[in-house]
Amino acid sequence: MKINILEDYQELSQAAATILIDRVKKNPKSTLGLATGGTPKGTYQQLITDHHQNGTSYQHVTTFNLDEYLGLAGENPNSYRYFMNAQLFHHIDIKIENTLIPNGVTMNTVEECQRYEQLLEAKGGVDLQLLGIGSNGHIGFNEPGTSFESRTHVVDLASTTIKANARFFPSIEEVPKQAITMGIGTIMKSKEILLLVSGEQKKAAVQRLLSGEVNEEFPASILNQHPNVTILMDKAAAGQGDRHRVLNGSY
Ligand SMILES: N[C@@H]1[C@@H](O)[C@H](O)[C@@H](COP(=O)(O)O)O[C@@H]1O
Repeated sequence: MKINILEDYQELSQAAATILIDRVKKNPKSTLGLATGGTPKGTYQQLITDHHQNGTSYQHVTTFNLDEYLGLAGENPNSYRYFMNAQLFHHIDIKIENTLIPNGVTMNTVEECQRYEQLLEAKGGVDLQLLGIGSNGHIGFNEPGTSFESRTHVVDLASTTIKANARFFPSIEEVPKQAITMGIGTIMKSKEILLLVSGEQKKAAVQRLLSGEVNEEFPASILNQHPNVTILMDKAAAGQGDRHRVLNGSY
């Protein structure tokens, strides 16, 4: 894994955007895997600024989001479809029909999961997957204990995840209890992975990830076995005292 420690959230967002823009410029027909949550918001802002200032085009780009809450339609401000439209898609020149997100209000979740996997396969998989990490090591919405072989599936959200995500909802009661997420096996098929980690509250998760342990109880640990992962973290996530131990570069 390549590890890059940035000064702060602003620099982390800039570094992530620079990588995404580079890949899109090299391959304008890129398939990008995108994430939600607080962490990638700054990256999306940088992509928008660059689009306006430098004209980087997403006309031929396809995107697949990691996950969506079950029961929330795209018009619901708390759905991940709404988040992505508001934070990125409506501000760049991507064709909205090329932005794929699981349908949270499907009548048939089994079919929806299969459809999503088939769409991914038809596109030849994700070229670059952007990832965040939950404090319990979840990636997408794959909670501890999820099989490393899993494909797009329905998950019951961990109570810690519900609590953590309640900050985006009017009240904790309104946080959905289930979601559709790409599986860990699906994520691992991406050709390249860019993991963003920001803030002191993620420090323990970073340390566990970098311990090299690979264990289904800590979903992100599988990234240790992916051949092309870059982790961008800010100093707060890296831990003040860790700066001498975890240096920029490979390990
Ligand atoms: N499903 C998302 C994840 O994809 C995200 O990585 C995680 C961390 O979110 P944040 O970046 O807000 O800490 O939260 C959510 O549960």
